[in-house]
Amino acid sequence: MKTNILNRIVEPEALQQSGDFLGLTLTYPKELTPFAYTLNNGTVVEVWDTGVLCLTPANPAGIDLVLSSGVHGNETAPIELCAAICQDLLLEKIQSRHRLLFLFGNPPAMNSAKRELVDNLNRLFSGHHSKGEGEPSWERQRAAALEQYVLRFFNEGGANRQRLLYDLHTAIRGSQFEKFAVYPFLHGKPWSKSQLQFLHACGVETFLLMQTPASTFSYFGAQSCGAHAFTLELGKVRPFGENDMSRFADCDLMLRALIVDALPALADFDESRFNFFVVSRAVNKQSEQFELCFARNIENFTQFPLGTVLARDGDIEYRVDEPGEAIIFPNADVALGQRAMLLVKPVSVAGQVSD
Ligand SMILES: O=C(O)CCC(=O)N[C@@H](CCC(=O)O)C(=O)O
Ligand SMILES: [Zn+2]
Repeated sequence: MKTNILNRIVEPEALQQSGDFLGLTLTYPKELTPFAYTLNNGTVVEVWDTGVLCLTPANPAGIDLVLSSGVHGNETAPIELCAAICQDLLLEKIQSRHRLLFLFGNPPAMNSAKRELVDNLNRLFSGHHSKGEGEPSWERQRAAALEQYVLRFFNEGGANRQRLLYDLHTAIRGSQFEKFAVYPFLHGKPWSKSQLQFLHACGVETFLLMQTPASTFSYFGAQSCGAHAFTLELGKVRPFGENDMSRFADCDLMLRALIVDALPALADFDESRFNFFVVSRAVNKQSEQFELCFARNIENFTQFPLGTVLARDGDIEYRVDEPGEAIIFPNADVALGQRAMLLVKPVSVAGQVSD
């Protein structure tokens, strides 16, 4: 008998009764034979793989939405949020008007309550999964498969539909801005006002505007699929069952409103209600001596006085060298060569947003 961390055993034939796609995913974390059925409301339910669920309403309205969570296995609140929405759809408590693709990114890591098994899945997209040597790790195989599923989903919808990809995460540390988004590099195109307004209504007021390509899932969504795509950091990492889901209520409400096509009128775009940042420096770990020089409870977006030593890597010292520079995603426990911290600074988006 297979077990899972939530002690729910769900077999494929039981999905129709339980609507528990998370339970099914965790029962079969590495592979699942595809199957499909149709709900009474006409929605076609297709399980393409473990953690990959496509819902197609009988007469889809104009949005194709990918909602992913669990790309990092221990970031449980977004997984619980998506699982609940998914269950309500499968049990026909709500009905989607749009095509949807739900993804639970890394089910075996979810079962192990770990960020990853071998490789950080969110460093393997846009082909980076093919760069390693030898037998590909689970995450390398999964990144390649997820790319294909997302391309298939958007291609089956066709070019004339709005493409959205929200990749839901929680951060290792607390944050001075509890919810924030990484807005992937758009190669000079303007940032989307309507997306900023929608995400603001989800409780996300702070945006890190990236200026370079990345190997993340959201960059893949933006660059390779032409989607409005974001990494959404919705809170702090906690184990399954220990999340205060009331802190995700706005996000839950707005995602459900989007799905059932009942979005309220959104407030006009007003830059003063947002915080925008750009990366001033990316610090990559170069040696096993890499260490952070501040405490574990120091939060994302904390600023330090000019000259403060933030990290050491062998002989290299990283100091604050611009006023207003703040830290984000500091993590000494990454693989060599990978991002161990970003330094960010505030910016204005005046003249760089459009409808
Ligand atoms: O809290 C942390 O250190 C990491 C939280 C996290 O997983 N963040 C994402 C951001 C992805 C992006 O830059 O779009 C990641 O590191 O993969
Ligand atoms: Zn994450």
